[in-house]
Amino acid sequence: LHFIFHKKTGPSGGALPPGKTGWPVIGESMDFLSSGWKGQPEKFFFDRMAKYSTQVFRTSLFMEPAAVFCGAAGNKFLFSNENKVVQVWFPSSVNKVFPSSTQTSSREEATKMRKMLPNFLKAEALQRYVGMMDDIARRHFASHWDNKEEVIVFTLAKNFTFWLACRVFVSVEDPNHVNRFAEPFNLLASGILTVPIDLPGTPFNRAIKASNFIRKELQSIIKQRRSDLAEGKASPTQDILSHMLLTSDENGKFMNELDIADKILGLLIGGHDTASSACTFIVKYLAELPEIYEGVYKEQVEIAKSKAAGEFLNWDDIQKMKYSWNVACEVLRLAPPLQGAFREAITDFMYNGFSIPKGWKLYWSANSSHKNPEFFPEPQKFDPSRFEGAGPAPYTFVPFGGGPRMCPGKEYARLEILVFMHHLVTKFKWEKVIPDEKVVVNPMPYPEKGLPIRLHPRKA
Ligand code: HEM
Repeated sequence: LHFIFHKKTGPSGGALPPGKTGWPVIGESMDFLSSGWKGQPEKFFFDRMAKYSTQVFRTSLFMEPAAVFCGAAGNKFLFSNENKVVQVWFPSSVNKVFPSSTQTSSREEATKMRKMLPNFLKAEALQRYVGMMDDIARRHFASHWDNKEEVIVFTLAKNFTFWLACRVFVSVEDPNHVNRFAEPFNLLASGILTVPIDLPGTPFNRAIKASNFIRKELQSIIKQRRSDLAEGKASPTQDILSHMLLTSDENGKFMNELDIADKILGLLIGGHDTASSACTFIVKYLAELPEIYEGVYKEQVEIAKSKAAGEFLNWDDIQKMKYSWNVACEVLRLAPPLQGAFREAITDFMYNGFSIPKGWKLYWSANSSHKNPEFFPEPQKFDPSRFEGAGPAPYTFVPFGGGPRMCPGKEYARLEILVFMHHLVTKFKWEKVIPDEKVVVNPMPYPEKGLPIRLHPRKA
């Protein structure tokens, strides 16, 4: 045991990065997770950066030896060495929640998904979704915000982004249908990145059950679509589901229903929880910073005034929302929905004078650059002007990751967030019900009580 946990030299002969590997088996996973639960996800990283190295430190996470690569240099190294010295890696909890990924691997599944997505998620393709997003936003605000004195923002933001994802990815728009699997999605999302103990009552166990339930629902949607396509009742280009059903791989093989269900499941998770966290923190910061709210309001009301009654937002309107997007970016800097992600070393290599052994898991952390005064002076200060002009230096602002694995949903997320902001500020002013509500990160950041706010409708 002493040899395994206290070995200091790597295979390339150099010293292993400084750090400690914590408890046998669970390593430092609990410290890593609990700094998020306590609302200080950056603490795990900054404590160790101060103690060991600002560049790279050693730890042990999710039962694996790991190194955390810090700051812009760490991000740059991991993002630009994809498939050369590192490749994507998911903790075993992720593999177990997605059964088709255990037949191949979540890495291969992610690669297949990656190839398929640009057709749908590139800017040109997304232009046609702006009106649809606006339509869903109108209906969402009409049924959940209008005529309400108080609302719980996080619940509503999830409702909006989930409804939208169901509409855009699988053409499901009936709110009752959408609501049936909204709660299982919450259970799934909060159990994916946990210690994988599959016993009744554990978050991991609940996530597996939820994923089985959702998969069944999705399979029945897929079956229905297959027959609708055969009978000409559905369009081959109507959404990502039709595309998945009709596209074969290079060997002419089509995906089976379970495979498609898992891909859609991944998209629905990736595509709604992240954006709902972002929308929630936008509401929080705008409540706390009236002058920022006024700036966003001014921009959005100009756009609203330029529209005919009932006319939907379009791509050109989105391009005018420059200040609003800078505000959203500052929110993504301070409260990144994804804290970072793992890679795996596919070969032994040296980094910054330290030896990294093949097989080690490597982690990049958004906060290690976002909250670092070296890259963002007065990092806790909310300042959207950081994004004016050329914006932050390369590899310092990474809410969507970077390199070949950069989030393919970035543009989609930008659209849905801006459409949400448009309706929010043109309709309401608001204040927080709990002035100093705690923030929790599990695995996305959210205010502990969901951010209750009091609404004050704006005069038209
Ligand atoms: C504010 C919203 C979002 C944030 C902050 C975000 C963040 C990220 C980050 C950081 C990664 C890269 C992880 C890595 O380095 O391995 C990623 C990957 C991914 N994101 Fe997003 N995302 C958002 C919205 C979306 C949306 C709306 C979709 C789908 C429409 C989406 C789909 C994906 C997928 C499929 C991947 C995996 C890509 C791969 O494995 O190559 N994301 N996202």
